Amino acid sequence: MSIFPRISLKPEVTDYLKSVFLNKEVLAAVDHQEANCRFQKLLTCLSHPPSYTCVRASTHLAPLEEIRHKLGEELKKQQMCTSSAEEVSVQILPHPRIPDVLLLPVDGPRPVKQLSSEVMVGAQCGSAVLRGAHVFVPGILASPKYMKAGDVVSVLSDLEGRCTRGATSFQGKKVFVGNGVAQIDRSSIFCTDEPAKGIGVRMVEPLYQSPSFDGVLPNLAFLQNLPSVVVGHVLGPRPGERILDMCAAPGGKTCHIAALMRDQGEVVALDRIRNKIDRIHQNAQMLHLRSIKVYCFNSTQAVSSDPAQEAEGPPFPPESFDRVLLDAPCSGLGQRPSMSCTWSLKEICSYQPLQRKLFHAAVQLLRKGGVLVYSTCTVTLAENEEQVAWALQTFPCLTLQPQEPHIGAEGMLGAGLSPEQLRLLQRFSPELSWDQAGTAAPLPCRADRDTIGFFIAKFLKN
Ligand SMILES: C[S@@+](CC[C@H](N)C(=O)[O-])C[C@H]1O[C@@H](n2cnc3c(N)ncnc32)[C@H](O)[C@@H]1O
Repeated sequence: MSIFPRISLKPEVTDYLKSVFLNKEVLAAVDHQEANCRFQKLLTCLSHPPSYTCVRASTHLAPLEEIRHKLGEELKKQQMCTSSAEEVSVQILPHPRIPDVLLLPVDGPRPVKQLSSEVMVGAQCGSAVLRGAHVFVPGILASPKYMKAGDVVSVLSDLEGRCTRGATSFQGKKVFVGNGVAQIDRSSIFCTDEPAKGIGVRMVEPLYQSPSFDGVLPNLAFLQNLPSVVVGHVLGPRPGERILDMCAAPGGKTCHIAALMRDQGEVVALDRIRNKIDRIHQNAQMLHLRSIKVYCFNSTQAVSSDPAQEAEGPPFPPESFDRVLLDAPCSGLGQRPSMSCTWSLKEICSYQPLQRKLFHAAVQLLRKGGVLVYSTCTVTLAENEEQVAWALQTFPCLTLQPQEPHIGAEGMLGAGLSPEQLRLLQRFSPELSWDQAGTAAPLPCRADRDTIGFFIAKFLKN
Protein backbone atom coordinates (compact mmCIF):
# COMPACT_ATOMS: atom_id res chain seq x y z
CA MET A 1 0.00 0.00 0.00
CA SER A 2 1.30 3.50 -0.84
CA ILE A 3 1.47 5.94 2.08
CA PHE A 4 4.51 8.06 1.21
CA PRO A 5 4.83 10.52 -1.65
CA ARG A 6 6.84 9.41 -4.69
CA ILE A 7 10.61 9.70 -4.40
CA SER A 8 11.54 13.36 -4.74
CA LEU A 9 14.12 13.99 -7.48
CA LYS A 10 15.45 17.07 -9.24
CA PRO A 11 13.10 17.80 -12.21
CA GLU A 12 15.97 17.21 -14.67
CA VAL A 13 16.53 13.75 -13.14
CA THR A 14 12.82 12.88 -13.29
CA ASP A 15 12.73 13.93 -16.96
CA TYR A 16 15.82 11.86 -17.71
CA LEU A 17 14.45 8.75 -16.00
CA LYS A 18 11.13 9.20 -17.77
CA SER A 19 12.93 9.29 -21.12
CA VAL A 20 14.71 6.05 -20.12
CA PHE A 21 11.55 4.21 -19.08
CA LEU A 22 9.60 5.51 -22.09
CA ASN A 23 12.36 4.99 -24.66
CA LYS A 24 11.59 4.18 -28.31
CA GLU A 25 12.13 0.42 -27.98
CA VAL A 26 9.85 0.24 -24.92
CA LEU A 27 7.15 2.27 -26.69
CA ALA A 28 7.30 -0.06 -29.69
CA ALA A 29 6.54 -2.97 -27.34
CA VAL A 30 3.98 -1.48 -24.90
CA ASP A 31 1.70 1.52 -25.28
CA HIS A 32 2.58 4.94 -23.89
CA GLN A 33 0.04 4.76 -21.05
CA GLU A 34 1.32 1.41 -19.83
CA ALA A 35 4.98 2.55 -19.98
CA ASN A 36 4.16 5.75 -18.11
CA CYS A 37 2.16 3.82 -15.51
CA ARG A 38 5.20 1.56 -14.85
CA PHE A 39 7.43 4.62 -14.48
CA GLN A 40 5.06 6.27 -11.99
CA LYS A 41 4.91 3.00 -10.04
CA LEU A 42 8.70 2.96 -9.94
CA LEU A 43 8.78 6.43 -8.35
CA THR A 44 6.21 5.30 -5.77
CA CYS A 45 7.71 1.97 -4.85
CA LEU A 46 11.19 3.47 -4.43
CA SER A 47 9.97 5.55 -1.48
CA HIS A 48 8.48 2.47 0.26
CA PRO A 49 10.40 -0.36 1.96
CA PRO A 50 10.15 -3.94 0.64
CA SER A 51 7.54 -6.00 2.48
CA TYR A 52 10.05 -8.46 3.97
CA THR A 53 13.53 -8.63 5.43
CA CYS A 54 16.10 -10.89 3.77
CA VAL A 55 18.77 -12.63 5.82
CA ARG A 56 21.69 -14.55 4.37
CA ALA A 57 22.32 -17.53 6.62
CA SER A 58 25.92 -18.64 7.27
CA THR A 59 25.37 -22.16 5.96
CA HIS A 60 29.17 -22.64 5.92
CA LEU A 61 28.93 -22.67 9.74
CA ALA A 62 25.60 -24.44 10.43
CA PRO A 63 22.68 -26.05 8.54
CA LEU A 64 19.91 -23.68 7.41
CA GLU A 65 17.27 -25.32 9.64
CA GLU A 66 19.47 -24.88 12.72
CA ILE A 67 20.05 -21.20 11.91
CA ARG A 68 16.34 -20.71 11.26
CA HIS A 69 15.50 -22.26 14.63
CA LYS A 70 18.10 -20.23 16.56
CA LEU A 71 17.02 -17.03 14.85
CA GLY A 72 13.39 -17.75 15.76
CA GLU A 73 14.35 -18.23 19.43
CA GLU A 74 16.43 -15.02 19.52
CA LEU A 75 13.74 -12.92 17.89
CA LYS A 76 11.07 -14.35 20.21
CA LYS A 77 13.19 -13.24 23.19
CA GLN A 78 13.47 -9.78 21.62
CA GLN A 79 9.69 -9.57 21.13
CA MET A 80 8.94 -10.81 24.68
CA CYS A 81 10.51 -7.59 25.94
CA THR A 82 7.84 -5.48 24.20
CA SER A 83 4.76 -7.75 23.86
CA SER A 84 2.86 -10.25 25.97
CA ALA A 85 3.69 -13.96 25.49
CA GLU A 86 0.45 -14.71 23.54
CA GLU A 87 1.21 -12.01 20.99
CA VAL A 88 4.70 -13.28 20.19
CA SER A 89 5.01 -14.95 16.79
CA VAL A 90 7.99 -14.95 14.49
CA GLN A 91 7.61 -16.12 10.91
CA ILE A 92 10.85 -17.12 9.18
CA LEU A 93 10.61 -18.77 5.78
CA PRO A 94 13.29 -20.37 3.63
CA HIS A 95 13.52 -19.15 0.04
CA PRO A 96 12.20 -21.86 -2.30
CA ARG A 97 15.22 -21.63 -4.66
CA ILE A 98 18.09 -20.06 -2.75
CA PRO A 99 19.56 -22.42 -0.16
CA ASP A 100 21.07 -19.82 2.18
CA VAL A 101 18.24 -17.27 2.35
CA LEU A 102 15.68 -16.72 5.10
CA LEU A 103 12.75 -14.32 4.66
CA LEU A 104 10.89 -12.47 7.43
CA PRO A 105 7.68 -10.57 6.68
CA VAL A 106 7.55 -6.87 7.56
CA ASP A 107 4.32 -5.70 9.18
CA GLY A 108 3.35 -2.35 7.72
CA PRO A 109 2.21 0.25 7.20
CA ARG A 110 0.64 0.00 10.69
CA PRO A 111 -1.89 2.47 12.10
CA VAL A 112 0.44 4.41 14.43
CA LYS A 113 -0.67 7.76 15.88
CA GLN A 114 1.75 10.63 15.49
CA LEU A 115 2.62 12.57 18.68
CA SER A 116 3.32 16.27 19.17
CA SER A 117 6.90 15.68 20.41
CA GLU A 118 9.05 15.35 17.27
CA VAL A 119 12.59 14.07 16.78
CA MET A 120 13.91 14.86 13.31
CA VAL A 121 16.37 12.45 11.71
CA GLY A 122 18.31 12.52 8.43
CA ALA A 123 16.80 10.79 5.38
CA GLN A 124 19.30 7.91 5.55
CA CYS A 125 18.48 7.28 9.22
CA GLY A 126 14.73 7.51 8.41
CA SER A 127 15.15 4.85 5.71
CA ALA A 128 17.00 2.57 8.15
CA VAL A 129 14.14 2.94 10.67
CA LEU A 130 11.68 1.87 7.96
CA ARG A 131 13.76 -1.31 7.58
CA GLY A 132 13.73 -2.15 11.29
CA ALA A 133 16.56 -0.12 12.84
CA HIS A 134 16.46 2.03 15.97
CA VAL A 135 17.59 5.66 15.73
CA PHE A 136 21.31 6.05 16.42
CA VAL A 137 22.47 9.34 17.95
CA PRO A 138 24.48 10.58 14.92
CA GLY A 139 21.27 10.39 12.82
CA ILE A 140 19.39 12.86 15.07
CA LEU A 141 19.09 16.38 13.64
CA ALA A 142 16.57 18.06 15.93
CA SER A 143 14.70 17.26 19.14
CA PRO A 144 12.26 18.98 21.49
CA LYS A 145 13.95 21.63 23.65
CA TYR A 146 13.54 19.77 26.95
CA MET A 147 13.76 16.17 25.71
CA LYS A 148 14.86 13.78 28.48
CA ALA A 149 15.75 10.08 28.34
CA GLY A 150 12.50 8.14 28.74
CA ASP A 151 10.31 10.61 26.82
CA VAL A 152 8.03 9.10 24.19
CA VAL A 153 8.58 10.86 20.86
CA SER A 154 7.58 10.65 17.20
CA VAL A 155 10.41 10.19 14.71
CA LEU A 156 10.25 12.09 11.40
CA SER A 157 12.59 11.94 8.44
CA ASP A 158 13.90 15.18 6.87
CA LEU A 159 13.20 14.58 3.17
CA GLU A 160 15.29 17.32 1.61
CA GLY A 161 18.23 17.63 4.00
CA ARG A 162 17.10 21.10 5.10
CA CYS A 163 16.83 20.61 8.90
CA THR A 164 19.57 22.39 10.87
CA ARG A 165 21.47 20.18 13.32
CA GLY A 166 20.56 21.13 16.87
CA ALA A 167 17.21 22.75 15.95
CA THR A 168 14.26 22.32 18.34
CA SER A 169 11.64 22.04 15.58
CA PHE A 170 11.44 21.79 11.78
CA GLN A 171 8.71 22.90 9.39
CA GLY A 172 10.16 21.61 6.07
CA LYS A 173 9.19 18.47 4.10
CA LYS A 174 9.15 15.53 6.50
CA VAL A 175 7.52 12.12 6.89
CA PHE A 176 6.52 10.25 10.03
CA VAL A 177 8.26 6.86 10.46
CA GLY A 178 7.05 5.81 13.92
CA ASN A 179 7.18 6.38 17.68
CA GLY A 180 9.95 5.55 20.12
CA VAL A 181 11.45 6.22 23.53
CA ALA A 182 14.36 8.66 23.83
CA GLN A 183 17.40 6.95 25.38
CA ILE A 184 19.33 10.14 25.96
CA ASP A 185 18.74 13.79 27.01
CA ARG A 186 18.85 16.51 24.38
CA SER A 187 21.89 18.09 26.09
CA SER A 188 23.91 14.87 25.64
CA ILE A 189 23.20 14.92 21.89
CA PHE A 190 23.94 18.51 20.97
CA CYS A 191 25.71 20.19 23.89
CA THR A 192 28.81 18.02 24.34
CA ASP A 193 32.31 18.17 22.84
CA GLU A 194 32.48 14.38 22.67
CA PRO A 195 29.77 13.31 20.16
CA ALA A 196 27.48 10.68 21.75
CA LYS A 197 27.11 7.24 20.11
CA GLY A 198 24.66 4.36 20.49
CA ILE A 199 20.87 4.27 20.32
CA GLY A 200 19.24 7.70 20.64
CA VAL A 201 15.60 6.62 20.20
CA ARG A 202 14.47 3.02 20.72
CA MET A 203 11.60 2.45 18.28
CA VAL A 204 8.58 0.90 20.01
CA GLU A 205 5.85 1.66 17.46
CA PRO A 206 7.50 1.78 14.04
CA LEU A 207 5.29 2.40 11.02
CA TYR A 208 6.87 -0.71 9.47
CA GLN A 209 7.60 -3.40 12.07
CA SER A 210 10.46 -5.78 11.42
CA PRO A 211 12.87 -7.35 13.89
CA SER A 212 15.93 -5.36 14.88
CA PHE A 213 19.00 -7.44 13.98
CA ASP A 214 21.32 -5.32 16.09
CA GLY A 215 23.56 -7.94 17.78
CA VAL A 216 21.29 -10.89 16.84
CA LEU A 217 23.36 -13.97 15.87
CA PRO A 218 25.94 -11.77 14.10
CA ASN A 219 27.94 -14.75 12.79
CA LEU A 220 24.93 -16.71 11.50
CA ALA A 221 22.47 -14.13 10.16
CA PHE A 222 23.69 -11.45 7.76
CA LEU A 223 21.22 -8.81 6.55
CA GLN A 224 21.46 -8.54 2.78
CA ASN A 225 19.04 -7.59 0.00
CA LEU A 226 17.84 -10.61 -1.97
CA PRO A 227 19.36 -9.53 -5.34
CA SER A 228 22.76 -9.11 -3.63
CA VAL A 229 22.58 -12.71 -2.44
CA VAL A 230 21.65 -13.79 -5.96
CA VAL A 231 24.90 -12.18 -7.24
CA GLY A 232 27.07 -14.59 -5.20
CA HIS A 233 25.22 -17.62 -6.57
CA VAL A 234 25.34 -16.33 -10.15
CA LEU A 235 29.11 -15.87 -9.85
CA GLY A 236 29.22 -19.55 -8.81
CA PRO A 237 32.62 -19.68 -7.04
CA ARG A 238 34.06 -23.15 -6.31
CA PRO A 239 36.35 -24.25 -3.47
CA GLY A 240 40.04 -23.75 -4.32
CA GLU A 241 39.50 -20.97 -6.90
CA ARG A 242 41.03 -17.49 -6.87
CA ILE A 243 38.36 -14.79 -7.05
CA LEU A 244 38.60 -11.00 -7.36
CA ASP A 245 35.95 -8.70 -5.86
CA MET A 246 36.92 -5.34 -7.37
CA CYS A 247 34.63 -2.99 -5.41
CA ALA A 248 34.16 -4.87 -2.21
CA ALA A 249 33.32 -2.67 0.79
CA PRO A 250 31.58 -3.27 3.15
CA GLY A 251 32.17 -6.86 2.06
CA GLY A 252 28.70 -8.44 2.01
CA LYS A 253 29.30 -10.13 -1.34
CA THR A 254 32.98 -10.86 -0.59
CA CYS A 255 31.95 -12.84 2.49
CA HIS A 256 29.21 -14.65 0.60
CA ILE A 257 31.70 -15.68 -2.09
CA ALA A 258 34.14 -17.02 0.55
CA ALA A 259 31.30 -18.86 2.30
CA LEU A 260 30.16 -20.48 -0.97
CA MET A 261 33.78 -21.68 -1.42
CA ARG A 262 33.67 -23.20 2.09
CA ASP A 263 36.55 -20.81 2.85
CA GLN A 264 38.88 -22.81 0.57
CA GLY A 265 40.81 -20.84 -2.05
CA GLU A 266 41.37 -17.09 -2.11
CA VAL A 267 39.03 -14.12 -2.34
CA VAL A 268 40.86 -10.87 -3.05
CA ALA A 269 38.78 -7.86 -1.97
CA LEU A 270 39.72 -4.38 -3.21
CA ASP A 271 38.17 -1.04 -2.38
CA ARG A 272 39.44 2.46 -3.01
CA ILE A 273 38.19 4.03 0.23
CA ARG A 274 40.50 3.36 3.17
CA ASN A 275 38.00 3.78 5.99
CA LYS A 276 35.60 1.31 4.35
CA ILE A 277 38.27 -1.39 4.30
CA ASP A 278 37.92 -2.05 8.04
CA ARG A 279 34.30 -3.09 7.53
CA ILE A 280 35.40 -5.87 5.16
CA HIS A 281 37.89 -7.12 7.79
CA GLN A 282 35.24 -6.95 10.53
CA ASN A 283 32.64 -8.82 8.47
CA ALA A 284 35.13 -11.51 7.43
CA GLN A 285 36.21 -11.97 11.05
CA MET A 286 32.61 -12.08 12.32
CA LEU A 287 31.73 -14.81 9.78
CA HIS A 288 34.94 -16.78 10.54
CA LEU A 289 36.23 -16.49 6.97
CA ARG A 290 40.00 -16.69 6.53
CA SER A 291 40.32 -16.96 2.76
CA ILE A 292 39.64 -13.22 2.25
CA LYS A 293 42.59 -10.89 1.52
CA VAL A 294 41.72 -7.20 1.69
CA TYR A 295 43.60 -4.32 0.03
CA CYS A 296 42.88 -0.61 -0.24
CA PHE A 297 43.40 -0.06 -3.95
CA ASN A 298 41.97 1.73 -6.98
CA SER A 299 40.74 -1.16 -9.12
CA THR A 300 41.03 0.81 -12.36
CA GLN A 301 44.78 0.40 -11.83
CA ALA A 302 44.72 -3.19 -10.63
CA VAL A 303 46.39 -4.65 -13.76
CA SER A 304 50.19 -4.83 -13.55
CA SER A 305 52.11 -3.53 -16.55
CA ASP A 306 54.72 -6.21 -15.80
CA PRO A 307 53.11 -9.56 -16.70
CA ALA A 308 55.88 -11.41 -14.85
CA GLN A 309 55.12 -9.69 -11.53
CA GLU A 310 54.30 -12.28 -8.88
CA ALA A 311 53.31 -10.04 -5.96
CA GLU A 312 50.65 -11.22 -3.51
CA GLY A 313 48.73 -7.92 -3.55
CA PRO A 314 47.66 -5.51 -6.32
CA PRO A 315 48.45 -4.71 -9.08
CA PHE A 316 48.09 -8.22 -10.48
CA PRO A 317 49.36 -9.73 -13.74
CA PRO A 318 46.70 -10.23 -16.45
CA GLU A 319 44.62 -13.42 -16.24
CA SER A 320 45.24 -13.87 -12.49
CA PHE A 321 41.69 -14.81 -11.48
CA ASP A 322 39.21 -17.62 -12.13
CA ARG A 323 36.22 -15.33 -11.53
CA VAL A 324 35.80 -11.58 -11.15
CA LEU A 325 32.95 -9.69 -9.53
CA LEU A 326 32.47 -6.09 -10.60
CA ASP A 327 29.74 -4.85 -8.22
CA ALA A 328 30.17 -1.38 -9.61
CA PRO A 329 29.90 2.01 -7.93
CA CYS A 330 26.64 3.35 -9.37
CA SER A 331 23.95 6.01 -9.05
CA GLY A 332 22.15 3.74 -6.52
CA LEU A 333 18.67 4.69 -7.76
CA GLY A 334 17.29 1.22 -7.00
CA GLN A 335 17.72 1.54 -3.22
CA ARG A 336 14.52 1.23 -1.15
CA PRO A 337 13.19 3.01 0.73
CA SER A 338 14.57 6.24 -0.66
CA MET A 339 12.30 9.25 -0.31
CA SER A 340 14.51 11.78 -1.95
CA CYS A 341 17.67 12.05 -3.99
CA THR A 342 19.20 15.52 -4.28
CA TRP A 343 21.73 14.54 -6.97
CA SER A 344 22.00 16.53 -10.20
CA LEU A 345 21.70 14.83 -13.58
CA LYS A 346 25.45 15.32 -14.01
CA GLU A 347 26.08 13.29 -10.84
CA ILE A 348 23.65 10.56 -11.87
CA CYS A 349 25.37 10.29 -15.26
CA SER A 350 28.92 10.39 -13.89
CA TYR A 351 29.24 6.63 -13.27
CA GLN A 352 29.23 5.21 -16.78
CA PRO A 353 32.85 6.18 -17.63
CA LEU A 354 34.19 4.88 -14.27
CA GLN A 355 32.30 1.59 -14.69
CA ARG A 356 33.88 1.18 -18.15
CA LYS A 357 37.39 1.76 -16.79
CA LEU A 358 36.72 -0.87 -14.11
CA PHE A 359 35.35 -3.21 -16.78
CA HIS A 360 38.58 -2.93 -18.81
CA ALA A 361 40.60 -3.98 -15.76
CA ALA A 362 38.12 -6.79 -14.96
CA VAL A 363 38.42 -8.35 -18.42
CA GLN A 364 42.23 -8.22 -18.35
CA LEU A 365 42.46 -9.77 -14.89
CA LEU A 366 40.18 -12.69 -15.75
CA ARG A 367 41.71 -15.90 -17.10
CA LYS A 368 40.42 -17.42 -20.37
CA GLY A 369 37.43 -19.60 -19.55
CA GLY A 370 36.75 -17.48 -16.43
CA VAL A 371 33.49 -15.85 -15.36
CA LEU A 372 32.82 -12.11 -14.94
CA VAL A 373 29.72 -10.86 -13.14
CA TYR A 374 28.74 -7.19 -13.45
CA SER A 375 26.09 -5.81 -11.09
CA THR A 376 24.60 -2.49 -9.95
CA CYS A 377 21.85 -1.35 -7.59
CA THR A 378 20.45 1.19 -10.01
CA VAL A 379 17.69 1.37 -12.62
CA THR A 380 19.20 3.41 -15.48
CA LEU A 381 19.90 1.91 -18.94
CA ALA A 382 23.22 3.74 -19.13
CA GLU A 383 24.68 1.80 -16.19
CA ASN A 384 23.07 -1.53 -17.02
CA GLU A 385 21.93 -2.75 -20.47
CA GLU A 386 23.96 -0.08 -22.30
CA GLN A 387 27.07 -1.23 -20.46
CA VAL A 388 26.39 -4.79 -21.56
CA ALA A 389 25.96 -3.71 -25.21
CA TRP A 390 29.20 -1.70 -24.98
CA ALA A 391 31.09 -4.58 -23.33
CA LEU A 392 29.99 -7.13 -25.97
CA GLN A 393 31.17 -4.78 -28.70
CA THR A 394 34.44 -3.74 -26.99
CA PHE A 395 35.52 -7.22 -25.83
CA PRO A 396 34.77 -9.82 -28.54
CA CYS A 397 36.13 -12.46 -26.12
CA LEU A 398 33.06 -12.02 -23.88
CA THR A 399 29.77 -13.87 -24.27
CA LEU A 400 26.66 -13.55 -22.14
CA GLN A 401 25.83 -16.56 -19.99
CA PRO A 402 22.60 -17.86 -18.41
CA GLN A 403 22.24 -17.05 -14.71
CA GLU A 404 21.34 -19.45 -11.92
CA PRO A 405 19.15 -18.60 -10.12
CA HIS A 406 17.25 -16.30 -12.45
CA ILE A 407 14.40 -15.04 -10.28
CA GLY A 408 14.20 -11.41 -11.51
CA ALA A 409 12.86 -10.02 -14.77
CA GLU A 410 14.83 -9.92 -18.03
CA GLY A 411 16.83 -6.92 -19.23
CA MET A 412 15.06 -3.70 -20.25
CA LEU A 413 14.52 -2.68 -23.89
CA GLY A 414 16.37 0.39 -25.16
CA ALA A 415 20.04 -0.52 -25.56
CA GLY A 416 19.73 -2.40 -28.87
CA LEU A 417 20.18 -5.87 -27.31
CA SER A 418 18.44 -8.84 -28.94
CA PRO A 419 15.56 -10.66 -27.18
CA GLU A 420 17.93 -13.62 -26.55
CA GLN A 421 20.50 -11.31 -24.94
CA LEU A 422 17.85 -9.59 -22.80
CA ARG A 423 16.66 -12.99 -21.55
CA LEU A 424 20.16 -13.73 -20.27
CA LEU A 425 20.19 -10.56 -18.14
CA GLN A 426 18.56 -10.27 -14.75
CA ARG A 427 16.86 -7.00 -13.81
CA PHE A 428 15.00 -6.70 -10.52
CA SER A 429 12.14 -4.31 -11.32
CA PRO A 430 9.89 -3.81 -8.27
CA GLU A 431 7.60 -1.50 -10.28
CA LEU A 432 6.38 -4.45 -12.37
CA SER A 433 4.34 -5.81 -9.45
CA TRP A 434 3.78 -2.67 -7.37
CA ASP A 435 0.06 -2.98 -6.73
CA GLN A 436 -2.28 -4.38 -4.11
CA ALA A 437 -2.18 -7.88 -5.59
CA GLY A 438 1.61 -7.95 -5.69
CA THR A 439 2.15 -7.04 -2.05
CA ALA A 440 -0.73 -9.22 -0.83
CA ALA A 441 0.71 -12.40 -2.39
CA PRO A 442 2.22 -14.97 0.04
CA LEU A 443 5.78 -14.11 1.03
CA PRO A 444 7.94 -16.58 -0.88
CA CYS A 445 6.08 -15.63 -4.10
CA ARG A 446 6.37 -11.88 -3.66
CA ALA A 447 9.96 -11.97 -2.37
CA ASP A 448 11.45 -12.18 -5.88
CA ARG A 449 9.47 -9.16 -7.09
CA ASP A 450 9.29 -6.81 -4.11
CA THR A 451 13.03 -6.11 -4.06
CA ILE A 452 15.32 -3.15 -4.48
CA GLY A 453 16.02 -2.19 -8.12
CA PHE A 454 19.06 -4.21 -9.21
CA PHE A 455 20.85 -5.51 -12.30
CA ILE A 456 23.07 -8.56 -12.98
CA ALA A 457 24.95 -9.65 -16.12
CA LYS A 458 27.15 -12.75 -16.34
CA PHE A 459 29.89 -13.14 -18.97
CA LEU A 460 32.29 -15.91 -19.99
CA LYS A 461 35.73 -14.96 -21.31
CA ASN A 462 36.52 -17.15 -24.32
C1 LIG B 1 28.21 -0.92 -4.69
S1 LIG B 1 29.47 -0.61 -3.54
C2 LIG B 1 30.08 -2.23 -3.24
C3 LIG B 1 29.25 -3.06 -2.29
C4 LIG B 1 29.91 -4.38 -1.97
N1 LIG B 1 30.22 -5.13 -3.17
C5 LIG B 1 29.08 -5.25 -1.04
O1 LIG B 1 28.34 -6.10 -1.52
O2 LIG B 1 29.18 -5.08 0.17
C6 LIG B 1 30.73 0.06 -4.55
C7 LIG B 1 32.08 0.22 -3.87
O3 LIG B 1 33.02 0.59 -4.88
C8 LIG B 1 34.03 1.32 -4.27
N2 LIG B 1 34.80 1.98 -5.34
C9 LIG B 1 34.47 3.06 -6.08
N3 LIG B 1 35.43 3.32 -7.00
C10 LIG B 1 36.38 2.35 -6.85
C11 LIG B 1 37.61 2.07 -7.51
N4 LIG B 1 38.05 2.84 -8.51
N5 LIG B 1 38.33 1.02 -7.08
C12 LIG B 1 37.90 0.24 -6.06
N6 LIG B 1 36.74 0.47 -5.41
C13 LIG B 1 35.99 1.51 -5.80
C14 LIG B 1 33.29 2.24 -3.32
O4 LIG B 1 34.13 2.69 -2.29
C15 LIG B 1 32.17 1.30 -2.81
O5 LIG B 1 32.54 0.74 -1.59
